Amino acid sequence: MTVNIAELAKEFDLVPGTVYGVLNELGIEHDGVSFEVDDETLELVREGAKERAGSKEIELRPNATPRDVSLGLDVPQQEVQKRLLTKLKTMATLTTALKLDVLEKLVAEFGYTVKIGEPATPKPKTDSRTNGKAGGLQARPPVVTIMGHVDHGKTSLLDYIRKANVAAKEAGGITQHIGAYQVELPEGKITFLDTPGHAAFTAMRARGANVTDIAILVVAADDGVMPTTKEAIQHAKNANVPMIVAVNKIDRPDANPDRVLQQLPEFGVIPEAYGGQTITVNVSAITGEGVPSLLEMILLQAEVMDLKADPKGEVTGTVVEAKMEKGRGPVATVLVQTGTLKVGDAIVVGSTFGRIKAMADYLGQKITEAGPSVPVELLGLSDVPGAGDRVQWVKDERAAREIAETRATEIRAKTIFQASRGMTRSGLLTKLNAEGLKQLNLIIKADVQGSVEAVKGMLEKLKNEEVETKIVLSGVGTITESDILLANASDAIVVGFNVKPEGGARKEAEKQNVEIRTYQIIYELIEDIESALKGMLEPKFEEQYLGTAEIRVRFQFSRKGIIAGSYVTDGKLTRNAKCRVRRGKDLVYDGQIGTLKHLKDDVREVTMGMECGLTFNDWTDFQEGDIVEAYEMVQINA
Ligand SMILES: Nc1nc2c(ncn2[C@@H]2O[C@H](COP(=O)(O)OP(=O)(O)OP(=O)(O)O)[C@@H](O)[C@H]2O)c(=O)[nH]1
Repeated sequence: MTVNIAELAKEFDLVPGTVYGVLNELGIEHDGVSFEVDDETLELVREGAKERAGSKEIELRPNATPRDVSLGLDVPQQEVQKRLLTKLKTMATLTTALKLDVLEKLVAEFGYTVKIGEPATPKPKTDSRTNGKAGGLQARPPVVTIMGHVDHGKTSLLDYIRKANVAAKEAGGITQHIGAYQVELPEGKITFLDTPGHAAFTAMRARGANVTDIAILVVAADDGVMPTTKEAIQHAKNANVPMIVAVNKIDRPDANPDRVLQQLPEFGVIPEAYGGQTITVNVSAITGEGVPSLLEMILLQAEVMDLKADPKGEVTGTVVEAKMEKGRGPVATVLVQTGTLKVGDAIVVGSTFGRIKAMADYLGQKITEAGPSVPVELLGLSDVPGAGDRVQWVKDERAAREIAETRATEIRAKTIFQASRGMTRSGLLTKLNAEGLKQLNLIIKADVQGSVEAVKGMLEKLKNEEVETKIVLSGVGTITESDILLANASDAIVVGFNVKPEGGARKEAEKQNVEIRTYQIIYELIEDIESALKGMLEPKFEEQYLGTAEIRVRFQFSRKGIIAGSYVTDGKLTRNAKCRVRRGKDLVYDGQIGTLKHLKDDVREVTMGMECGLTFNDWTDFQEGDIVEAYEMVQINA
């Protein structure tokens, strides 16, 4: 029978690690989670466990890892890693073998002592608490994007990592620029998206593609936090992507990494050194100092995030980059996200499709299949897809063509709809309402920091019972293309105070149908946004009384029309007004006035004391003496 160690331990008020000691003593193999025994031996194990009541000693195999400690003490893996990092200042992934002194201190952190057990327990086969069902989820490499201010060293860092970890290793390996690459470390792989900068990141997200797991924020130690740094922070936060800060250029004589750490909290990024959650690493993209720790930290963060995908599951992926190449046709780099993509597969990518003719990895080497987090360059599509387009596996090329054609039609229809809708706020609001969103997202750009703060402060206060504002990004400077991309990704309106959009931004806004509103007077801005908020309310209507008339005579006007000759006794009646007709106490009609005539002329309205001829929509059954009561519906929260 199979016995779960954690459950057995609980029965005796022990932790699993103490039970490991019993098992080792009896020479019973276990994988950290469970063991196989017959009833008789189980009794011996139970006796052993009972004898250890109150024991605070656990027994681990030689070269135990943080994962073993987590299982042995029955504490979450994250907690173990946190203690390692914060208390012991030790970086280790879940599968790093820990030295005895580190192990002792780590276990002591939880109030236990450790003994290294002989015979060694076999390497854990599975960790039943984190693995999915058979053949299911498996750990996958993290996908990383590098962001940061111009010249802070994004490209240099990507190049250094690539050279140090990829090219040298492969015989004559010359990395190809395919938009992404992978590095392989003893502790695991990392996939880097090769287009630095948050514009690409946001452009992908605008298409609904969230491929990045971890963002590396590069900040030059000699320059500190700059406007684009701040923007990158907001983009990462907005996408809910955890950040690791790489404080770069520490080889420079004027480098001041501490100053960078001091600046970060101001932008909502609290470094671990200050008791926060954000990992920071000092690096130099030139000398390579600190880069290995940065990579370790990425893997560590990935472990904590527990990134998983099923290589045997449904195939999904996202286009990272695509182009038309002479002689090769459409070439697309796809990042596989789940499942395994194979040569010969039929796929639909956005509104294009095809059968995969060939695939190559970032070294330009031909491959036949690619699993989760693997970037591949593929040939065989009928057209060039867009970055951010999703990849979908289909059973054959014919089905692929059909789906792609339907999508293309849908996209055309949508474009026409959007074009006719124009860049109006009401359009955006309709969209928001349709999606049931009750939040007006705003991006604020202004000429000076003072105005940014003022506008922000006032807008943040604006809200009503149903809708509130959310400031997605705010900053000093013109409205840029990247603002538009973010606005599109986050369904926001871009508000400029004393600033104008750049040419490129305006074009992009038109293309993406993002609304830009610029102001010179702060009150106009506030009023406008306030009315936008009102516009987002569910429209509420109220009946408003217009007037009453009495039907005095029923006469045939033409062969078709029967007219109610009436006299307005109160208020007014208007053409097309809603109305009710009463006969004594009975309601005989509830509808709308059709035509309205005074003498022989069609009129818009008749007022008290006037005679008129009325018709009703779809109703001619009136009689002399009927009372017509007219009203209209007015929106009360407009
Ligand atoms: N001393 C030193 N110089 C660096 C380091 N990293 C980058 N640089 C230099 O800084 C300059 C800008 O580096 P890039 O890698 O091009 O910066 P980037 O962030 O990619 O810049 P953009 O692509 O223009 O946004 C180059 O001259 C690099 O050689 C570093 O760690 N130390």
